[in-house]
Amino acid sequence: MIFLARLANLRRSGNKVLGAVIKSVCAGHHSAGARLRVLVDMDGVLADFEGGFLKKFRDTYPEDPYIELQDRRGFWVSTQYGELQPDLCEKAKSIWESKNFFIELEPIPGAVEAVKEMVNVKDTDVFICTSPIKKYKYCPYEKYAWVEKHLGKDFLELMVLTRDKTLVSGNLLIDDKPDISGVEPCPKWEHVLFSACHNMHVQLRPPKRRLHSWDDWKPLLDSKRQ
Ligand SMILES: O=c1ccn([C@@H]2O[C@H](COP(=O)(O)O)[C@@H](O)[C@H]2O)c(=O)[nH]1
Ligand SMILES: [Mg+2]
Repeated sequence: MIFLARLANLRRSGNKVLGAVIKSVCAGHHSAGARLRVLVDMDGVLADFEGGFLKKFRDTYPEDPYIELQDRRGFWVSTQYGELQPDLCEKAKSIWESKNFFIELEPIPGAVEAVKEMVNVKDTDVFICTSPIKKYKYCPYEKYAWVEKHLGKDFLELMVLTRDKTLVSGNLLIDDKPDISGVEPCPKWEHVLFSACHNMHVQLRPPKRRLHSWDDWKPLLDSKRQ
């Protein structure tokens, strides 16, 4: 334990090489024969946050400049919009803080089919692990409503809403955010980066890997069982 705590301190200190080694030591190893627990992110993985945002931004602020999806860089939409023009940071936030933003997001291609199939895979437990925004008037309710609408009532049982995913234990976390951090320095899961417009240009340091699309989820789970 002391060893792990020291490693965590080194990681926090920002040593990149050591950080990569520590991540690989920590990454959710899975013992053969045990159940596999898969945590699936929502925005950018199940629900098309970026596409939904761009459409509503353009409809709401037709006179303002915007960023094409192929030009998106960085996880934070509000940051890139703020760099484009200072007032656009708050305008961007106003979009996902509005009623019906989350419920009206389209599913990412293949996501609904994949997750519906994944829950029936032998020895596999699936949870939907998603971070709500702090302006909570609509977002948490609509995330539940989205899951019920697209996946069905039974999936409500599988929802985990948290702003700190390091606290959730699992073997795999499929998530489009390149850097996931929180109070737990050594999360149980291996984070597999789900490809999205904003992270296409992010170079991953081995052994970190990507899930390019929902077409490839079965080999990913198989690789984790071996
Ligand atoms: O610029 C942005 C972009 C997204 N968000 C919010 O962050 C979370 C992301 O949740 P994940 O579970 O990591 O997918 C989501 O609630 C977005 O609305 C943001 O605050 N600012
Ligand atoms: Mg996400």
